[in-house]
Amino acid sequence: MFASRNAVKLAARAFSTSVASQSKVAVLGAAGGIGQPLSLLLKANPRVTELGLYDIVNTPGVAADVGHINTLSKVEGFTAKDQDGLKKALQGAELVVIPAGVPRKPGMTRDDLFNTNAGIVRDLAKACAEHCPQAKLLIISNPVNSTVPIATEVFKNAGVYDPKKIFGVTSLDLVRASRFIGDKIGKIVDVPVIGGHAGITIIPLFSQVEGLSLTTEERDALTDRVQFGGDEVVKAKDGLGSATLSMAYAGARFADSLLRAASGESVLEWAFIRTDMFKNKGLEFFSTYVKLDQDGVKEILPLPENISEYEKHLIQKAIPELKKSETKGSSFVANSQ
Ligand SMILES: NC(=O)c1ccc[n+]([C@@H]2O[C@H](COP(=O)([O-])OP(=O)(O)OC[C@H]3O[C@@H](n4cnc5c(N)ncnc54)[C@H](O)[C@@H]3O)[C@@H](O)[C@H]2O)c1
Ligand SMILES: O=C(O)C[C@H](O)C(=O)O
Repeated sequence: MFASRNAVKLAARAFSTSVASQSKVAVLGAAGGIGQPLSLLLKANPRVTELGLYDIVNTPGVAADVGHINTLSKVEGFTAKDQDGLKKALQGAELVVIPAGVPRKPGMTRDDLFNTNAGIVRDLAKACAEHCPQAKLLIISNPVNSTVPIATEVFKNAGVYDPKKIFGVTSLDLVRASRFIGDKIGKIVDVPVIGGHAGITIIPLFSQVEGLSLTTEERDALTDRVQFGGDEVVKAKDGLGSATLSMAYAGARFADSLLRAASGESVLEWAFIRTDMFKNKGLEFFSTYVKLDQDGVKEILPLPENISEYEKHLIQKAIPELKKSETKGSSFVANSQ
């Protein structure tokens, strides 16, 4: 009893404590492997004043369960069976986090999820554009390199698109890079990760970690581990899905960054967003360093000047791959009008 009370306090303390006025967060896919622990972490965050949980099934149980955690936020859970359930979950939301959709099984790429998840994200984005067009969208559903362009096209078609407010969540790549380097240097430091969220499009910038010295073999092995860290979990889960707990942690951390920015703090983050950075290559989306404010992206910061030749080469390799996924996402919306 004492231990569990302390656990909630500790979870709440993991987030900074000054609270913004009203911050409703909606989670779409809230009963899933990511959705449940993410809802738990959001409930423990004192910045969240209301949680709107939505899933096609099982959300009332999740809402009743996290609703007993003794932070003051209100929790409501809706399913597809509830009249206007999705609308009720979304109305008034400051943030909408979307982990709805199927996860990978061993042998699959993230792109293999496209056929199922593209339609799910398109339809949920349509509902967001209708019921909470001002909310910031945090897209977790894979393939992120395509689902962010999908949500973007939906918002454009609805006439409510604001590039400052749609994010692909790549925080798990940053968490992994930091963890894997932590094993080597014995302390936790931030490692920037840019590009996208699939295989070779994931580009950790180890050159930016002060004082870190890696042999070529170490650098290659660590880069590969970050790029294919998701596969490590898929393999270990052996058919039962992909990363859920570490993703919930990473997603809650990113949501907290946006909530802190909404309450006036100056916050720096890395996220997959609309940018002109590689406009000359025809690429619209890239995960990079951003300054956040209450409206979402305040400023897109340039890539560090001193990134290594190796990292520049990784970027060049990633661009055509990113472009393919981006076109696949936006064409999907154009072709399903
Ligand atoms: N961005 C990342 O770093 C990252 C990390 C891990 C997983 N993912 C992705 O997140 C997604 C979810 O993974 P998971 O392990 O939680 O899967 P899961 O199957 O455990 O949960 C998905 C949930 O989505 C729900 N759902 C399906 N269609 C829906 C709809 N139309 N509306 C609302 N809810 C709906 C399901 O009922 C289920 O509860 C997958 O696509 C996975 O690849 C992304
Ligand atoms: O690997 C996956 O399919 C899930 C997620 O994108 C991850 O990086 O863990």
